[in-house]
Amino acid sequence: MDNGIRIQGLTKSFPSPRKHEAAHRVLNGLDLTIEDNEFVCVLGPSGCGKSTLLNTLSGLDRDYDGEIRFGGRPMTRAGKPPVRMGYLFQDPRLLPWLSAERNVDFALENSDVPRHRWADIKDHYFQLTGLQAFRRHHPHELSGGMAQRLSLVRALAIEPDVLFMDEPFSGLDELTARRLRVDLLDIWRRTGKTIVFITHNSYEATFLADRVVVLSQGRIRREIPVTVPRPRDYDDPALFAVSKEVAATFIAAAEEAERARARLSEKH
Ligand SMILES: Nc1ncnc2c1ncn2[C@@H]1O[C@H](COP(=O)(O)OP(=O)(O)OP(=O)(O)O)[C@@H](O)[C@H]1O
Repeated sequence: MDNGIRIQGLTKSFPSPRKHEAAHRVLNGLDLTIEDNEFVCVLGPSGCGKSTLLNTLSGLDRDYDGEIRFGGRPMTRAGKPPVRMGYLFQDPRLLPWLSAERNVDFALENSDVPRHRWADIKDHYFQLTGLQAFRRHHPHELSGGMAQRLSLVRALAIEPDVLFMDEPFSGLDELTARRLRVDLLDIWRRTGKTIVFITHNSYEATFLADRVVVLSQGRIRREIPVTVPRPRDYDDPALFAVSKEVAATFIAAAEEAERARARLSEKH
């Protein structure tokens, strides 16, 4: 099945808290195509609409203008999204009163994965993420990296076609984050999912992505393909050159956003 994503004219506004003020337009007619099995990182200054984009793509927020299609199948205003989706957030969002394994069961209970497959799926992902020995542990007994691995197991267990990740490694130390990036790339290579990954980190983006999309004020400022072959090395000058380009685009976007904010505050 084709699980590519086509976004056309995506526009999202939030009403202003002040009565007579115009709504705040966060996504501004955004067009983006993400291929089936592509790994795309989205980067952009704070407030440029990254999480809003992810919320609309994932169906958490369906109050927008424009069109989102998954392999040609449209996201509708209500009902189930056209593909199975997995999410990973900055904090692991585990249920503290349940063991690691029961946290995964909880996600499976709310999915349409048949029960007879659960044991194999759990074995597979607990093994893959090195958490086999911790299945009976509770979240407070896990390190930050382990807890984030568990939330990855939980996201993958429901066998999503598309994985949405909102700064999932930004709260971790760099060594743990590096290990998890390698784990994630390994899982991506084996399972062929489409991944949309939000980050503030240009090194992380270029290490992971097929393509980096830099957002600015609710639009795409630039798309930068990363053609450096995998496995990639952070010390590779070719990778460093791309991440410098990504960082420069990011900084230009942030400066543009600052100027826009200054113009707005002059008006008021
Ligand atoms: N529920 C909401 N109601 C009103 N405004 C909102 C809401 N959610 C987001 N916004 C506004 O939309 C803009 C974009 O927010 P969003 O969280 O998408 O940015 P972001 O790029 O993910 O930022 P960050 O990198 O800081 O997480 C911000 O100005 C924010 O205040």
